[in-house]
Amino acid sequence: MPTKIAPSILSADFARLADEIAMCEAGGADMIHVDVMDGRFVPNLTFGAKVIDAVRRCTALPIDVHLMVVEPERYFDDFAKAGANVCTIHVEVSPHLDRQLARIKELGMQAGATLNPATPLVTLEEVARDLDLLLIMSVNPGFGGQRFLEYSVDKIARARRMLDAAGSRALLEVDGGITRDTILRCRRAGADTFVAGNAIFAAADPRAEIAALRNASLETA
Ligand SMILES: O=C(CO)[C@H](O)[C@H](O)COP(=O)(O)O
Repeated sequence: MPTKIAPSILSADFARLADEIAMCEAGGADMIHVDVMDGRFVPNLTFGAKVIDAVRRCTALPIDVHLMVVEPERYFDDFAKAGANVCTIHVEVSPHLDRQLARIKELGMQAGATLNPATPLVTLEEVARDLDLLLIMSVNPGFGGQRFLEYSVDKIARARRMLDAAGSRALLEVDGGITRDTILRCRRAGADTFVAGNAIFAAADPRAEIAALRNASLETA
């Protein structure tokens, strides 16, 4: 699976969102990552369906929505209508995970599941074969620009084995603290899709940074 780079607009300049997304597209981004936060599951507030709709009108790239909200099922219809392509929910707030993933697919979106860093992978074992995307959080969710939690590398390797054992073709995505330094370790552990906010939007040349991240993921030792 080739490396996919998903810039997280959490770190973009919201006053210039259309330009920032055009820059990501021109830089070769594979999808646009949108972090939806409710101030309850995580201590921060961000976007709702109206912003997803605005992003949809700016780009033809897939929109990868990461829901950091309690009762995520309340928003599935709105995000599907707004044009989200992937909808990822947290197991910690999804007691009926099987039903919730099925509903995301029913609405025409790809179904993703994710875990906080301290939540064990075993919580996803039963649904691994049904996932379109498994997201490993490598920071505690809520804010961009945090330091990569090194123990995530081993969790990625175990997630890779779990997906392979289930015969799943899900993308294995990593989110949090992805830089030119950390991306290679994650790729070697078996991840293929990388969310990056700060590394891209705080770079001197954000457009070039997308290619730099991709190249860094491919370097051999
Ligand atoms: O989900 C997130 C925060 O909860 C962000 O997508 C993530 O933190 C990306 O930001 P950065 O690359 O700056 O760490």
